[in-house]
Amino acid sequence: MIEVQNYDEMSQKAAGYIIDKVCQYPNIKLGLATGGTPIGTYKNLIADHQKNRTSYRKVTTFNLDEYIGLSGNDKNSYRYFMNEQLFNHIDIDKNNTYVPLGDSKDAEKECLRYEELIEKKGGIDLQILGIGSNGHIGFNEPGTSFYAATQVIQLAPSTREANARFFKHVEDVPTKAITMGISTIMKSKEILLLVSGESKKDAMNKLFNEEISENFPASILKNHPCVTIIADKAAVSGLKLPVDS
Ligand SMILES: N[C@@H]1[C@@H](O)[C@H](O)[C@@H](COP(=O)(O)O)O[C@@H]1O
Repeated sequence: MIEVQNYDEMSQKAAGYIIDKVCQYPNIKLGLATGGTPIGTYKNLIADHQKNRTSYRKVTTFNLDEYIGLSGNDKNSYRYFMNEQLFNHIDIDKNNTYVPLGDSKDAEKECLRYEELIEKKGGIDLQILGIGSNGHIGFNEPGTSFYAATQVIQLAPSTREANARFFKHVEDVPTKAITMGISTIMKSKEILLLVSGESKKDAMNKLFNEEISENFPASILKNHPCVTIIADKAAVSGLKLPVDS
């Protein structure tokens, strides 16, 4: 785990990590996340790109999740978020950026299509992850099977409340989403987990000090061979961390 001072330092470190990979492997397939956590990272990627450094022309991206019922033009959709926060500002080919289609007629079919697409493209090389305060990764809420592939998920009330800040009213937050499953996430060759803020402290404590359990989805990451965590002081200070963390 890399412990940093604050959100800004986490964002710089995470961007540096991603940039190194993109420079080394220009055809890299990145798994991307939404939420407040990666916004600063994406800002740093854009700033670096604008200095004519990193090119994303050959990069492919897969986003973790999307709200069911929202089209990509909806300001609250994750497709819109990604366009605004990253894709519109770098030289990536948008045809190579994939987000589950939240407005597809048949969400179950869309899950199968998305899972197959990731496989067909050869899988994800580096997956960026945030963590929900209840331990969710992607939108895999507590209780989700560790064997699940991309699936439709009912959002927990606490997740809808946490994400209400992006909507006008909490009632506007969709009740369902499509998310890469835990098994999809675990198949990525490498994972970069970003954690910032005191609201994530409890989750970090559980991650480090509790057994692997489907009641705390992020705990499965302990079984992944290549995970890097970048966490700020607010998220981890005062926690008892295992010596080899
Ligand atoms: N689906 C997203 C997750 O991918 C994200 O990691 C998490 C944390 O969000 P934040 O970074 O805003 O704390 O919740 C959201 O619901």
